[in-house]
Order: sequence, then structure tokens, then C-alpha cells
Amino acid sequence: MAPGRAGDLLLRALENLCQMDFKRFRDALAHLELCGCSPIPKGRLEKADWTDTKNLMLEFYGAEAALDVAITVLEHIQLRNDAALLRESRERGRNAEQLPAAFQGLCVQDARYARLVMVTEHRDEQHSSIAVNDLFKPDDEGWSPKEVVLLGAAGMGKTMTARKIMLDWACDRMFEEFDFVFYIHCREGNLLAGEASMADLLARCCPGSALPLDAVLQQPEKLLFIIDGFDELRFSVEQPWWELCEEPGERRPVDVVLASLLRRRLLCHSSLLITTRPAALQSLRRLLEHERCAEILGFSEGDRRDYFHRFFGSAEQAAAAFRFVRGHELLFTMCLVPIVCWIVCTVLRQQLGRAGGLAHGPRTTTGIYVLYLSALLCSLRGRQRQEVPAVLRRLCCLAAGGIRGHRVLFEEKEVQGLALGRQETLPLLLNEHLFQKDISCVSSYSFIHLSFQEFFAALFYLLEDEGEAQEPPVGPSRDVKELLQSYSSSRNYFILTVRFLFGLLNEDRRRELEQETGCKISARITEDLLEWLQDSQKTALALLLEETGLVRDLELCHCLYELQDERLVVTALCPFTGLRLHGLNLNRFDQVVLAFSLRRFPGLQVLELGHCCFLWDEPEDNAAPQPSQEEGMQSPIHLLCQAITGPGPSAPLCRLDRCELSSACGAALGSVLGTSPALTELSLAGNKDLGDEGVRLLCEGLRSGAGSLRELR
Ligand SMILES: Nc1ncnc2c1ncn2[C@@H]1O[C@H](COP(=O)(O)OP(=O)(O)OP(=O)(O)O)[C@@H](O)[C@H]1O
Repeated sequence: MAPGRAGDLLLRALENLCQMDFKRFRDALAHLELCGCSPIPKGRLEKADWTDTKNLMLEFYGAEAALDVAITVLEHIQLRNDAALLRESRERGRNAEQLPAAFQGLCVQDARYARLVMVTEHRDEQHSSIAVNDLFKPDDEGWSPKEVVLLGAAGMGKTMTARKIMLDWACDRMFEEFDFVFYIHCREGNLLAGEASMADLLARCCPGSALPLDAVLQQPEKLLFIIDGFDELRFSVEQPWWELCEEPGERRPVDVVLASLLRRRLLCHSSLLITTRPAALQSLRRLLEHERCAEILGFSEGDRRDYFHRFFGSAEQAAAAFRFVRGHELLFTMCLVPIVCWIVCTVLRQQLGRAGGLAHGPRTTTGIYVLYLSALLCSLRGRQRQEVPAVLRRLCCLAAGGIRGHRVLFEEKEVQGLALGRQETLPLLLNEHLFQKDISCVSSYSFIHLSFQEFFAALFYLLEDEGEAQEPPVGPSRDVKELLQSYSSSRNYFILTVRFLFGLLNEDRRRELEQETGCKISARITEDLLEWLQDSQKTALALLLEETGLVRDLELCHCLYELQDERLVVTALCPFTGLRLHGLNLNRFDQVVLAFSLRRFPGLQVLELGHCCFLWDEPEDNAAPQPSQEEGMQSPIHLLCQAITGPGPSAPLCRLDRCELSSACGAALGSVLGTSPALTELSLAGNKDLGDEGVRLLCEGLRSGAGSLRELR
């Protein structure tokens, strides 16, 4: 069995053990000679968590023997049920390796799949973590959802998870309650022009196999549709109710058929799992009546370590790469986003063995993508190298044209028209897909990940024509105002494009890119971007409430963080007097980004973070090098506390109502309140978890300092 899959099974078995049994398990590993293998040295197991133990077992025994040893140990310590479960899942895993060809591709990804942190909201408005296989399970009150929304920012792992579900279902590892699961990628629906029936679409979901259509349609409650990338749909699904269809055999335009499924007119007893980026959540919610929403929040620290091991295979290389990233706190934080982890590992694999490794750890998402592009270009020589400016320009043109037209799949003729075929210099940025259109198969292309299209689209607006020998390709207008306007009036499609625009304004990023690509890159769009950013908060609601001085969108802070230019950030924030966010799950990177803006907010009077959850990992015991003071981690709201009391401006009024703050947060707040000269009013209503201990620590901090707090609620 492949090491990744064996590791997966091992990890799952270990995670099922309670603390006491896990200790007994490690103890047995350190003392017994099992299946003819020597014990693992006690010192290495002493502080090992689940992931470390799994990795040690793989390192010492290899994949197959590690599973043998685990089963023997479980039996030895009288956990026969766990041993049997592991034996069974190993058997199923072996069967999976003999799955039909359609699933084999998924198996490759499966070996690399690392666990993701996922949370859902309860009726009491508290968040709790949820596992993928519990997504359709009943809640405490017995309610089982028929519609589940899987929410996640760009590159957070929605598609990966959707595919993992498909595979696990096919291997009988989850969702046994469904007899058939269909995967529909919204981007493909965009290419399916013309008419089709639901039955046609189902058949297309299972190419190469004869689908027993009658059996499928007989029990719709046994069907699950995974609709991936709702935010990528180009057409509206808000057609009038009477235009929707009810019968699976009815031939209608494809958008009507998909809309009918989503709006529960067609196969209304089936279950839906819909993935989307947050920007399209509101419009999705308008379609659904009673959905469960789960949000993917990325990799925890342990998951990141596990990802590195899966990616590199070799424990030694994984450890070296992980050490490097762990030593750059911001880079490590950004790695909570899986696509960032993938880029970083891909680049590091190329660099390993070369003297020096990475020169520096990038601090922004734009920096990560520039790093990837640089690494790619680094391997080009001779003519290929000379062609880079022209090819890059064409690639950017393709990307930007797609973003303007809400397209992520490009037809062959379009790509070839830009002379960006397979033999071109940057093939590693485009994927080719075979795609069934009517009765024939056509080729289509997409960027290796949507976020790369967004990156190159942003670059399109900064590239200068100067110095190009060939005619620039005909493409969309270079006027960034048009892009920003359509972005604001759409459902904030392709949100990363705008974030990258800000990131590319940064002088260092531009210089790096100029050096690497030989293209001239200019910041002539700076004024337009800043003006747009300030206007972006004047939403209809803000105008109605006459609160246009408030920043209400975390995305604005993300844009400013990418910019990393002190003067421009302060200028951009100048007209604002406060920041109000509501109902967000703030991961560690969001918190870094938020703190960055708060520290540079000249007129900050009000800071309101109602019903926001501050996600936080307990630091690992063996976390190598000490985090620097600026980025150290001591409590979930540590970064926020630093920002509101640091050398920058502070908010006189701070409201953190219903933020699920713990007693550790009480202590952290207490310590800063005692010293904060500007904070005069603090509201902590509805933070039940603060508890008596939290309140005591808060008051203790307050008494000990010389802050100017007048009111505490
Ligand atoms: N659980 C995971 N384990 C390992 N790698 C992952 C995982 N999730 C995501 N990745 C990596 O991150 C990349 C991006 O993930 P994915 O395409 O699933 O993101 P997404 O949330 O669908 O993004 P977008 O909204 O931009 O389409 C994957 O191609 C893969 O390399």
C-alpha cells in the first residue's frame, strides 16, 4: 500500500484513541519487539503527538509493516475493536487501489490529502468543529440537513475535499447512506451550452459506465449531488419559479436544469453538497431553505506538518522543508491555506539540495505567487528564456479576458490562437482537460489553479507595453477601472484578482518580477486602486445607515496587507473612523492582516468585532525556533491586543460581543487594558466562555495598570 494511504489509516486509528490508550500505545512501541521489528527509541516517542507517532512508525517500519505493528499493538493493549477497525479499513484501502479508472486519478490526490479544520455553527451561535463524514449527520436536536454548504476562501481545499468525498464514498469509507453520488463542477456546466435533461447530465457524470438510470431515479433520497464551485457559475440561477423543470427526462437549457436542481424543484428529495467561496454565499443562501453551513478554515499546525510529510514522502526532506518554514512565522501562518502549502512545498522541493535554499520567506500571498513564477522561470534557458516577456503577456491576456468574462475554462482554439500550446515555454501553468461536448470530445484548458488565473489577470493591468518586439495580443481593455467596476457590481467574482492588484503595487514585488521576467511593470494604477478601495465601503447599507466612515469588509484589510507600503496604507485608511466586522471565523492569517491595518489606522475611534471567532492553534511543544515577539502566540486574541495597544493609534471604543472569548483571552485583555492610554470603553457582552476566571484575570489586569478605561460591559 502507498505510504500516504497507510499513513492516513494509521493517523485515523491513532486519533481514535483516548489520551490514556494513546500513551499505552506509544509505550508498547518503545518497549516491545513487534512483528520482528525493533522498538522505536523511547526518547523519540516521548513527546510525539498522533502525527509524529504515525511518521515515526512509517520511518522505522515502512508502510505495510507499520500497519502490521499498529494492529499488533492495539491487540496487545486489549483494544481489539480498534485493531479490527484498522484491519478492515486496510482491506478497504487495498480494494480502493483496484477501483475503476475514473477514480484512480482521485487516489493519487488521496495520498496527499491532509486533514483540514472545519467548523459549523450551532443554533446557540457557538461554533464547533465538524468532520467531513458528519456533514449530513443529525444535530443535537435530531435535524438532518438535506443541503450542506461547504464554504472556504480561495485555495482552502473545497475541490480537494469534494473529490476526497467521492473517493471515500466509492471505497465505502463514508456516506454509506447514499447509493449514488454525482460530482458536478460548475465550471464545466459553463461550457455546456444548449439543451440537456437531468438524465443526460447524470450520464455525463459517469463517463464510461452504464448508469442504471431507472434505479437511480427511483429513490432520489439516496442520491447526493456534489456541486463544486458555485461561485464560478456564469449564469444566474434565479430564474422565475415557473421556468424551472420538474422531470428528470425533460430537455431544457443546461442552466435551467442546474437551477432546478439547486432550487429543489427537480429531484427535491436528493441531498446537495455545494461548495463556494464566501463571496457567493449570500446568493446561494437565497436559493436554499434550510441548509447546514460548514466552513473550511485550513490546516492546523499539526496538519501542516502532516502535509509536508505527505508531499515529500521522505521524512528527512519533509523535516528540512518544515524547519525552514517553521522558522519564518508569517510564511508558516500563510501555509494554513492549502494552496500556499502546495506552492511552498513545490518551490522548496526544487530548492532542496541547492545551496542556500530560499533567500527569504515571503510575507504576502502575492509574494508566494511571485516565488512560484520565479522558480518556474529559473529553469528556462536560451530561446525559451528570451520568449518569456511575450509569452507572459499572452498568458496574462488570456487570464484577464477570462476574469472579465467570468470564464475559467478556455477552448482549444482560444489558447492556440494566443500561441500558448503545449510546447510553449510556460506549459506548467495550464492544465489540459478532455471534455465531452455533445457527442464529441474537445480539449479545454484552465490554469493549474483558479488562483493562478487571478494572479496573471492582475499582472495584466500592470504590464507595460514598452520594449516588446511583437504586437501585443488583442485582449480586454487595460483600464483597471472597468475591472473594478464589474467586480463591485458582480458577486465579487474572483476576489483574489483585486487582492493581487494591491500586492503587485508593492515596489519590491514589482522589482522582483521585472528582474525575473524582463517585463516592465508599472504602478500607474495606484490612484485608481486607492480611490476604489475607499469607495468600496460605501455600500447601499452603509449609505442608508449613514456610516460610510466604517470599514466593514475584511477584504479591504487583506488588500492593504498585500500592499505592504506604510505610506499608502495610512493614506488609504485616512478617511475612515472605525472598523466593524460581523460573524466571521478569523483564522490566524486573517488576524495578522487585521492587526496590520489596525496598527496603521490614523483615525480609529471604534473597533467592533461582533460574533467573530478567533481561531487559534495551541503552539506545539516542539515548535522550532522561538517565534519573534511581534508574531508570538500566547492567546487567541494576542495579535488583536497588540494592535489595539501598540505604538499605532488605539480605538477608544472596543466591542468584542459574542466572540467566544476564553478565560485566556480575559487575561490577555486584562494585561493590555491596564496599559492602554486610549481605550476608554470595552464591551464583552455574551462571551459566556470567559467564565469567572476570565473576568477575574481581566479585572486583575485592569487594577494593576494605569489605563484610562471608563466603562466595561
Ligand atoms: N486537504 C488537503 N490536503 C492536501 N492538499 C490540499 C488539501 N486541500 C487543498 N490542497 C491543495 O491546495 C490546492 C487548492 O485546493 P482546492 O482546489 O481544493 O481549493 P478550493 O478551495 O477549491 O479553491 P478555489 O475556491 O480557489 O477554487 C489543491 O490543488 C491541493 O494542492
